[in-house]
Amino acid sequence: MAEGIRIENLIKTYGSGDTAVHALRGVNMSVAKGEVVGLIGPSGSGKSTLLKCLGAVIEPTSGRMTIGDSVIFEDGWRVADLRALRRDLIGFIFQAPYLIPFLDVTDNVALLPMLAGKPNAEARKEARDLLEALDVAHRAAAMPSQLSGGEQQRVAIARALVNRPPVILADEPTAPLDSVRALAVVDLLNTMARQFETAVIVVTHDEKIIPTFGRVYNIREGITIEEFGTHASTHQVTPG
Ligand SMILES: Nc1ncnc2c1ncn2[C@@H]1O[C@H](COP(=O)(O)OP(=O)(O)OP(=O)(O)O)[C@@H](O)[C@H]1O
Repeated sequence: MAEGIRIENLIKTYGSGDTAVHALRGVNMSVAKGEVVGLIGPSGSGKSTLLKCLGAVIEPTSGRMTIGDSVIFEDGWRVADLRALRRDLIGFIFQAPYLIPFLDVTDNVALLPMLAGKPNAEARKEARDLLEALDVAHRAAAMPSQLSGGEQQRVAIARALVNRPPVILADEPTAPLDSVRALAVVDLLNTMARQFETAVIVVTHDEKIIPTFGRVYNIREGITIEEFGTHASTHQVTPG
């Protein structure tokens, strides 16, 4: 499979001198287009820091990141407009759906392309097509407060996909959901990843879904260890 995102020797140090925190100490990771991988690790291991670097929310100290064939970071950002990078190349899914309460479901999904300058009718058509693909089109005219938790998360996934980003970062997307709904969200992420050739990284503590990943990156004290298959759910690494 073609490459979606690659991270090489990524380092992030907060502060400097005696008080420096070495949050990422040389992370290597690659996710193919159409692949969904898990990112797990104990509290304080560096998951959020890695996600923020990948999402161009904070600047890594050094290393290299590529999305497809484009180098986006190599010892400094290689793109001038980080807002456009986040808007066009990366979709975000969070633990809570964070839908806008005063917009209906269609407009929640259509908002991003509208803000990017797409004509409203076209953006709404794209939103409705995605809602269809995510099996929530029958709620297209509803307000977010009228949806179940699982439906809200589907709308949040539609919103993350609407600009067809090559990369999706999902931060604990199943935490508030029961087993059945959590597994349904992972199934959906897998289907969408394949359909739209998106590389998906799911940060999770959720034991219900960890065994479903073909590959997991386990981060320990700022270093990732790659694990495969069901191994991922049982493998124990002694903290260094
Ligand atoms: N802005 C910051 N300034 C200084 N140190 C930070 C900052 N943000 C995080 N850290 C430190 O970097 C290390 C990694 O933190 P990070 O938040 O990435 O871990 P995490 O794996 O996401 O943890 P959790 O699962 O508890 O959210 C920790 O030692 C943390 O205290």
